[in-house]
Amino acid sequence: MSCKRIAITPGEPAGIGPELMLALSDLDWPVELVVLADPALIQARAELLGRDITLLPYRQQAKPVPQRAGTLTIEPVTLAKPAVPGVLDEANGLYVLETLKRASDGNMSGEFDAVVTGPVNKGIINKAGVSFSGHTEFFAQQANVPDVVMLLATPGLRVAQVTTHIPLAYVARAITEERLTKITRILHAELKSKFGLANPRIYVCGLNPHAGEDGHLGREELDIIIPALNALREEGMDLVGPLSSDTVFNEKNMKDADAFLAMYHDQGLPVLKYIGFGKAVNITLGLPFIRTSVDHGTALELAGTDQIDAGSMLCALNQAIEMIEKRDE
Ligand SMILES: NC(=O)c1ccc[n+]([C@@H]2O[C@H](COP(=O)([O-])OP(=O)(O)OC[C@H]3O[C@@H](n4cnc5c(N)ncnc54)[C@H](O)[C@@H]3O)[C@@H](O)[C@H]2O)c1
Ligand SMILES: N[C@H](C(=O)O)[C@H](O)COP(=O)(O)O
Repeated sequence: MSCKRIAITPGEPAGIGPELMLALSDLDWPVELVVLADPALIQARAELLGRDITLLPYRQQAKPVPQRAGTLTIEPVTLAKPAVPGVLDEANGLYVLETLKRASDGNMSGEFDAVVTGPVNKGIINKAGVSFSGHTEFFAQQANVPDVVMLLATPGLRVAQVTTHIPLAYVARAITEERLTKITRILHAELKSKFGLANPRIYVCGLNPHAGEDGHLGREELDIIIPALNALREEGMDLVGPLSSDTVFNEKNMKDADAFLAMYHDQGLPVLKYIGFGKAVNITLGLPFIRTSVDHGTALELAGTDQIDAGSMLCALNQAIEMIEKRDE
């Protein structure tokens, strides 16, 4: 395989993202890592932590070369203000978005083979005046794709969500037969294409306590979820459920399932993060390019302390490399 080029966005400049970049630079990589960031930010964090780093200028026209330990290739994006570790500043909200836009443009044009994202603070981007609910939705919008799926994966468990970053009060209304059908189709197709599972088995959570208890604790299972799943079973999908989400994540089911489909963000992710925090990857399915990310947030209180676990960032990059290899088979 020829050397590939992966865009990396460190995310919130006041968070642990710059440190995650330094952790990447500790290793040799078989791909070129193009970090979309302010070089002064990476240098300042390296100096704060007493680390040596060589920043190489990104040359788009040159052939990608494997990234050597001790280096990072940088495409400069300029901060509005120098970032103070641990202190959010809305002046830099648009900077974060600019790095994401550069990554998505470069992936759409074929300049990059994937994007791996560090953690952003959604609130500060909104404070900067731009409505932003997450990378998942942002990249979908940039790629002009109506539906994408947020999948988090750690060894032994994959959890996808029917809804992503919306208030809990809107969730029930957002669970429609149409949405559930689209999301399940994307998940099923990409478990096959991206993970090599010939006939993936998906366990589906109910929305209500005890999956609605025959309609006595909510009717969404009877009126929406069961009819949608039955129609998808007619297409040949191996779907189990809807099952009560308080007990669905048991050892036996985890061994049997290729993925779980949760109805909302905080239904399945606490289980996954309990089992796999620090070694899980967030993958966006349904995009026309490969995007992986860390399983954690900006951890502002740890920024600049050199006390972080970079495991998830390493997993996210390795997952992107694997997905490129699978794509090119
Ligand atoms: N991928 C992303 O962009 C992403 C993911 C999750 C949360 N967030 C954002 O991050 C912000 C903070 O969210 P939060 O506090 O809920 O989650 P968080 O993941 O930032 O922190 C949760 C806990 O985990 C610890 N932690 C997180 N990452 C760590 C690491 N790499 N090493 C060691 N400890 C780590 C933190 O110190 C904290 O105790 C929010 O604005 C949220 O939206 C972004
Ligand atoms: N839902 C993610 C998580 O809990 O880890 C996180 O909020 C990041 O989502 P995006 O990748 O859409 O920003």
